[in-house]
Parts: sequence; structure tokens; C-alpha cells
Amino acid sequence: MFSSMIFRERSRIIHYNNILNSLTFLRHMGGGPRTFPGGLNKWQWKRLHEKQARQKEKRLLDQEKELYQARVRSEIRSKIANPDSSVHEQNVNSPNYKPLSPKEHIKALADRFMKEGAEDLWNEADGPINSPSPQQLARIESNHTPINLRRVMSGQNYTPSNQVSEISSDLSYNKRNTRHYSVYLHPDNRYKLLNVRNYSVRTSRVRYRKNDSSSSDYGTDDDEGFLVKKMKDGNLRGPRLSLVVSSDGDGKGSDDDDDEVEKKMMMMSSAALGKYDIKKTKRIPLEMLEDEDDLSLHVQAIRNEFNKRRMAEKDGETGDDDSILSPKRFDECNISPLTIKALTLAGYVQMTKVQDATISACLEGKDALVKAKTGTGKSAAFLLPAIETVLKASMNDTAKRVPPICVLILCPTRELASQITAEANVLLKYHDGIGVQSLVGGTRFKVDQKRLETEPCHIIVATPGRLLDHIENKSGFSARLMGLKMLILDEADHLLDLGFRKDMEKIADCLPRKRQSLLFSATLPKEVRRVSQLVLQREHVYINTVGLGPETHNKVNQSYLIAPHEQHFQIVHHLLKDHIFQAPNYKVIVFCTTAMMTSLMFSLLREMKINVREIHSRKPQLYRTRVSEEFKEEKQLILVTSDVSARGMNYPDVSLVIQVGVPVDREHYINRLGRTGREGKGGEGILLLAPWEEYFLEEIKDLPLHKSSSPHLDPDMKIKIEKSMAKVDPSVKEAAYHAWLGYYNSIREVGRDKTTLVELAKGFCDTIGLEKVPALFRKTVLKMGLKDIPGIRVRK
Ligand SMILES: Nc1ncnc2c1ncn2[C@@H]1O[C@H](COP(=O)(O)OP(=O)(O)OP(=O)(O)O)[C@@H](O)[C@H]1O
Repeated sequence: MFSSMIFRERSRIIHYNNILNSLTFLRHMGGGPRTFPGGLNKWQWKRLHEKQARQKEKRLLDQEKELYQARVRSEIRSKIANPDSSVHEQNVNSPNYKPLSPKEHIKALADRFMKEGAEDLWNEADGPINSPSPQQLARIESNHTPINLRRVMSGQNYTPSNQVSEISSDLSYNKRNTRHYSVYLHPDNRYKLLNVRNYSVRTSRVRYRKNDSSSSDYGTDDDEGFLVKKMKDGNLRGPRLSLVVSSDGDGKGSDDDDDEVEKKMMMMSSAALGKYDIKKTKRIPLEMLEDEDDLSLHVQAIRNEFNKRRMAEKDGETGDDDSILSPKRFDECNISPLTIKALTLAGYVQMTKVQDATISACLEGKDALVKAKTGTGKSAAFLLPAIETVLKASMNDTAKRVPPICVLILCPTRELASQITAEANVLLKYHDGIGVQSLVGGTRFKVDQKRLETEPCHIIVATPGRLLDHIENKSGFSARLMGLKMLILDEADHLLDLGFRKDMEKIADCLPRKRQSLLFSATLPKEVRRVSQLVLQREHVYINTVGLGPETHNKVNQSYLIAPHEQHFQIVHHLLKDHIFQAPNYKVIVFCTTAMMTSLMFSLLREMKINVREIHSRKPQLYRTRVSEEFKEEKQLILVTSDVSARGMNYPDVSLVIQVGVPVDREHYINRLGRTGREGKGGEGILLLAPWEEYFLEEIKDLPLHKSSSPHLDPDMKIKIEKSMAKVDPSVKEAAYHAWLGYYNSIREVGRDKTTLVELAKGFCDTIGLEKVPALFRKTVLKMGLKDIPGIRVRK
């Protein structure tokens, strides 16, 4: 059908070409307009159209070729997977073709359950793939007597009295490698396979032991007996089977058993049985899997909730409405029970306000633009709908060999991508088979590709640059993106900023238009709201949980300090020492303007024997990840960083944020400050500015900052700092000078003419102990507009 369509399309193109040629000829003879759209002459116009027609024809040919190759591949695959299957090879057009009967259909589908890789047929309604714990195993074993599998396979009429325990060695609940099938006794003492309830597949295939059986009496009903028939035939390759039989001891089975059997029958997996599904209740009762762990989970959940309520009440008493929690619980909204279980384990019972406000809208499939304060749980607010989207899509897409990527989450930094991936993994704990992967720069591209091919990947968390590399690599990645159901932009305002805009436009062009888009941020300037149309539908909902008050938290004490630039290093040291003394469990982030300024500040503080770490873009990714993890875990540590850590990073219990030098803009200030005072806790923020940077205070005048007086600086300490600075590698200082000049030269609002700026830069050089102003490349000088400015040295 496709080839005939393509053929028709090609004939149409050839026909158009002919018409075009004759028209051109007529024009050449004197007819037709002399100029064509775009100011082209008729020859240019003709050439343009010929070129377009050739391109279109080539595209169609390529498409035809791809289709042909795909068909050949799929035929080969189906032959390999099912060499003797009549079902698969039946051609719809062949005279022998007849539709499957419902029974055959169920059999064919159930047959697939037995094959390696059949996980895609299953949904979470089938219960977790994980194996029971040893306690569960004990319970199962005490309630269920094992069946003699050999006897079953040999077809002997089976009763519990003639069972032997050989099978117990096959009752292996190896976490990844076992499928667990339950077989229940029917009152007529013949077993029935009723419930394929818990499985996963051996990675190394195990051929099932053949038996010396001859009898054919292996069950009464074909629909239930075919599985065992397969086993008997020795066809069954793949998972080791564990068959357990429900027994009341006398082997007869009571009426109750019968009801139970009936009930269990109704709960047979529906993952791929479509309308032949006879299951009344969707969820298989997990009582056999629920063990003491789950009880402790419940206790933990109650305890968490109790604590949170107490905290909320306390907030109420003090008249503080800064609590981030809403009274609504996660189990009150339409979230998969397995996710709720993971949430409970992670200590999430009540939703935060932003989660309460957004989750239901997102679950309804609406596009949304969400603004909520820093540290209020936006990540879970978008991850939960993302997981639901995957679950819904995987129910519909069970047959695809390589499942498409359902959800794409974009964020501006690598550390943030890793953090979101980790949080997604926490929420997916009980959703076996659903995978989340992160694609970020600084890692090996080939490793990404291999992982994408071999591991489940329904959710991608990526930084824009690396994602584009994959899209442009033509490795089939863009094809997988065509199944995308949801696009999420975390730190949306930053991603739609000029710095990322081009990449975002390219990415948006490669995504299917029919999708849900969610944009989240703590700050949303007006311009960003306008360009949000790039990804959002016009009819999106706008959810703002910040309200009309300040975008920062009331519990975070904010102050600013104005002091000459040359005192900044000493003031930072002083503030740190002071804070360490006051807060024994301190955890501080010091933000610097650029990567190289960060490196200089770090080197100096390290020389001063302060317990510091650094993160910025000039550090290798492995190092960044290690430091980021360490700072998450540890206390009594100081992180010196550039803006790579300004957004989204959730470092628990940061007690103080110091911002040295003017931030790029108001949004940067708010997001940097937002690293403290998370989850409704308290914190402190200090902004340290030079007198000529004071203009910035105007931009944040609506925020509750108060002025701090400059601290008394110890002259002895000044000498110590100068000595330590002298020990810092000169190349670090030179790079810091270049970065300093570049940064302030790029900030229009600094409002200094170039000569004054270069003079200030010279002052910075003196402060850091550089005798000579470092020379710049001529190209850089020209680019920065500093040609002929006194005080600038050009490299020869
Ligand atoms: N419902 C909840 N109950 C308890 N804690 C929660 C809940 N939701 C999120 N959290 C916790 O709140 C903290 C902040 O969450 P998150 O990092 O998602 O905030 P955010 O709003 O995305 O912040 P930012 O604006 O900085 O990106 C995390 O430690 C997270 O574990």
C-alpha cells in the first residue's frame, strides 16, 4: 500500500515537472511574467522549482527504501522469533487467511508471555515483577504446597497427595530471573493454570528439562492447559517455572476454594488480552507480596504525616503561612498505587501546594505554565504526571520492540539533569521495566548511544546541547522521539532565554506537535511568558502559586552589604568564619560571577584552610558530579560555585548563600538564593556588592532585603589573605582577570564607560596580587570593544 502511494506521488511530481517545463518554455517564448516572487528571474525560478522537485523525489525514494528495508527486517525478525508460527506468517491477502478466533487470540497472546522480552505485554496491573522477599516466600510456601512439575508435565492426573517436593528447588525467586506462575487445584482434582502473576525473564536462557512423559492428559481446558502442553512438548525455552498449588490438605477443594479459583481466574492478566480479558478487577491482590516491609511502610507513612501535621500546626500557631504543604494527600489523586508506594517510601505523603495545584491539571492532559517558589517540590509535580503518561502509553504500545521515548524533560545544567533522573528513579522504584535516562554533555556520546539501545528508556532527562547532538546524529534517535507524548521544561525561563533559544527552537521542530507541554519555573519574566508559545499551546493553563507576594521565602533572612571590591575576599572569609561559629552544622554556598572567579575564590579559601569544594563549567564532569554528590550528603562544607548550581539543585539544609558580585539579573538572584530555605525551612542570604554595583538593588527592591553594615575587618587577617593569595597559581589569577573583564563588560547595566571599566579591572588585578595586567588576544579586544582603551594590553 505504501509503495503504491509513493508511486502515485512520484508520478504526480513527474507530471508537475512536465507542466513546469512547458510553462517555462512558454515564458521563454515571451509569455508569463518577467519577474517572479522573491525578485527571481524566470530561469532562477525554474531552477528553484526543478531543484525542489528533485529533492522531493529523492525524499520519497529514500522513504520507499526505508520502508522496504523495515519490511525486510521485520520479516527476518518474525522468522527468527517464530520460525514455525503459522499465525505470524499468515498474509492478510493469502487465500488461507482467516481472522483469529477469540480463543486462538488469547492463546497467541499468552504464548507471547512465555517468550523472553515479553515484559512489554505487561502493565502495572499485573503486580510488580520483583520477586517476593524471603518472608513472602515462607508465607507462600506455608500456604501453597508445591506441585510436582514432572508429574504435571508427564500429564498424570495430579493430586496433592502424590506430589513430591522436587519442585521446590525450582521455586527460585531470584529477583530478575524468575517468572512465577500460580496453578490452583480445581475441585475435580485437575490443576488449572489460573494466574500468571509475577515474572521476569532470565537473561541467559534456560532450556526447560524435557520429560519422559507419554501421557497426554495434562489438563482439561485448552485455554488453561496449553501452557503446560508447551512445557510437555519441551518447546518451552526461557524462564524457569515455579508452579504452586493451592491445597486444603485433602486435595478435594472446598466451595470457598472454588470461589477463590473463580476470583483468581477473573484476575488473569489483561495486559495484552484486549477485549478477551476476563478480569473483573484490574489489580491482582498483592497480599502474598505484601510483607512486613509494607507494614513498616505504613507505620513510616503515618509517622511522616503526623510530623508534617505537627509542623503545619506549629506554622499556623506562629501565623506563618510559609509551609509548602497542602492538606491533600497523594493517594487522593489519580496516581498509580505503585508510585504512591514509592512516594510513601520516600517520605512524601501530603502534596506540596504546587503539586496540589498542578498534578490534576497535568493529568487531564492540559498544557501548563507553572510558577512556584524555589524548593517547593516542582520536580515531583512534573515527574508524577510524566510517569502516568508513560504508564498510559505503555499500555497502548505494548507491541513495539523498541518503545518510543514518551517523555522528554529538558533542564539547563548537567547536575540538575542527574538530580531529576535520580528523583524519577525513586518514584519509579516499583515500576519495573520503565526506564529513565539522562543525556548530558561531558559524558561519552557512544556510551549514551549504547545505553539508549540496550536499556529501557521511556523518560529522557537532557540538557539541550547533548539532546541536539543525538537528534542530529541520525542514529534513529529522532524516530524514537516521534512517539513523544509529553515535553517538560524545568527552569523554563532560563531555557527560553536567548542563550538557549536557538537550541530550543531546533528541538521543538523535531518533536511531534500533538503532545502535552509543561513549563515549570520559580521565576517567569514577562518576555519569557511571551516566548513560551514556542512550546506551549495557546490554550494552556497558567498556574501561579507564588501569588502577589515576593518570590522568595519569608523564612529566609536576606541582606546586602556594600563594600569596595578589594575587600570582597576578606569579607567572604569573615562571613564564613562568623557563620561557622554560629551554626555548627553549617552548609554554605558561595556564588561567584564566572567560572574562573569561582576557581580563584576556591583556591584562596583552600589556602586559608577552609573546608571548601568547587563546581563550575571548567571542571571535568566526573569531578562536578562527585563534588555535587558530596555536597548533598555532607554537612560542615562550603561550596564555591558559578551559576551552574544556581537553579534547581536541591542541596539539603543549606544554611547560608553568599552572592559575591552583581548577579546577571533578578532571576539569577532569586534562584541562587533559593538554594537555601528549601522545603519550607529557614535560611540566610547575603549579597555582597561593590559601590558601583549598587544599581542592582533597584531590580530587587520589592524583595525583603535589609542593609548590613560592613563588618570590622581584622588587619592581621588582611595580611594573611594577601599571603594566601600570593600562593595561588598565577594562571588562575590571569584567567580570573580575563573573566572579570568579560563579565562586567557584558553587563550593560553596570553603566560604566569602557575606560572606567578597564581602570576598575586594573584595581582587581592589584587586589589579587598581579603585578602586570594580563594581555588579551587582539581578537578578544576587538570583540569586547576595548581597542585603544588605555590600560588594555594586547598580546603580541
Ligand atoms: N510532597 C512532598 N513532601 C515532602 N517533601 C517533598 C515533597 N515534594 C518534594 N519534596 C522535597 O522538597 C525538596 C525540594 O523539591 P524540588 O527540588 O522538586 O523543588 P523545586 O521547586 O523544583 O526547586 P527549584 O525551584 O530550586 O528547582 C526536595 O528535597 C524534595 O524531596
